Amino acid sequence: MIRQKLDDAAVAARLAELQGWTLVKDGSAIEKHFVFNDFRQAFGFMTQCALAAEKIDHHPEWSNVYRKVHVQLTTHSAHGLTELDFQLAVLMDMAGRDAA
Ligand SMILES: C[C@H](O)[C@H](O)[C@H]1CNC2=NC(N)=NC(=O)C2=N1
Repeated sequence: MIRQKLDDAAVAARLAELQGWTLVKDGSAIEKHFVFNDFRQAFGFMTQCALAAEKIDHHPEWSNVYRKVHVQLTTHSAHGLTELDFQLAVLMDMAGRDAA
C-alpha cells in the first residue's frame, strides 16, 4: 500500500535514489533545503509543488524565507515515511530543478 509505513531498508533504498534529501525526526521524515535565485522562482516552485501535492493528495510541511524553501515530508496518518513521501520528493525535485 502506498500509505503504508516503509521499513528502514526500503527508506534507505528510496533515499539513495534522491539527491539532497536527508532523514530527520528519528527517521520519520525527510527534508531538503531548496535555494533559488530569487523569491519569484521560490514561489513559482511552491505553486508548482502545491498543485502536484493536491493531485496526489499528499502535502509537504514547508516554510519559505525569500529565496529559500525548507521542506519536510512525512505521512501523518502512518506516523512515518511512505512511498507517497518519495513520490512527492521526486515531483518537488522536478519542480525545483532550476534551483540555484
Ligand atoms: C483526507 C486526506 O487524504 C488526508 O488527510 C491526507 C492529505 N494529505 C496528507 N499529507 C501528508 N503529508 N500526510 C497525510 O497523512 C495526509 N493525509
